[in-house]
Amino acid sequence: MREMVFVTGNKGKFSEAKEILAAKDIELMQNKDGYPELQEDELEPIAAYGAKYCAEKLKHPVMVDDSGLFINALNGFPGPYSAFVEDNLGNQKVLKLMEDESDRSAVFKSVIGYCEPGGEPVTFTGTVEGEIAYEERGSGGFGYDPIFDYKGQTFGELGTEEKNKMSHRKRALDKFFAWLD
Ligand SMILES: O=c1nc[nH]c2c1ncn2[C@H]1C[C@H](O)[C@@H](COP(=O)(O)OP(=O)(O)OP(=O)(O)O)O1
Ligand SMILES: [Mg+2]
Repeated sequence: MREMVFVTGNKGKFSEAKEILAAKDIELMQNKDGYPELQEDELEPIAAYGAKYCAEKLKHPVMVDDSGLFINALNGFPGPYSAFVEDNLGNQKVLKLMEDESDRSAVFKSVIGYCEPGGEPVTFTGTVEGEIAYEERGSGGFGYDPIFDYKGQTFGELGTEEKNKMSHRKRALDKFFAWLD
């Protein structure tokens, strides 16, 4: 049994990762301290910096997850600004921005950052391709899940178990396990 601290204020991310990691005999503990927000347009450096910062501060192996939704018709928006946009605009306004767009394609991306005290951070990236729905569907999940359509169902319509089979987070965590072994 391996233990690590997942530094995140996001309950949805935490419960998904906890479930995925339990199958690998990794005990995950949530810490909501947070870390200084880097202003970057890529998720990888943000995750690397956060993992390193928190590992030194907590003196414990740490995992973070920096993620976002990249909509192709909007040139990748909201991307690294996903959390800001979710808090300040919300799904309805994103749908409004997409009103006249026929290209609905979008990518969810998750970057897992991991670091041990005194060590260098490593990152693992997972993506899943889908389409922006025309309206919110489903009450499961969190964040952009109700507007992200994957093969005809939104992530809000899938249960956590189904989402955890192929989500961006699952794919990033699978790369992380392969590296840990
Ligand atoms: O599977 C997902 N299903 C729906 N929405 C998602 C997902 N994955 C990321 N997202 C959204 C949530 C947030 O608006 C942004 C990530 O922002 P991000 O800064 O990484 O997370 P956060 O501020 O919610 O938590 P924290 O930084 O404490 O880990 O993308
Ligand atoms: Mg955040």
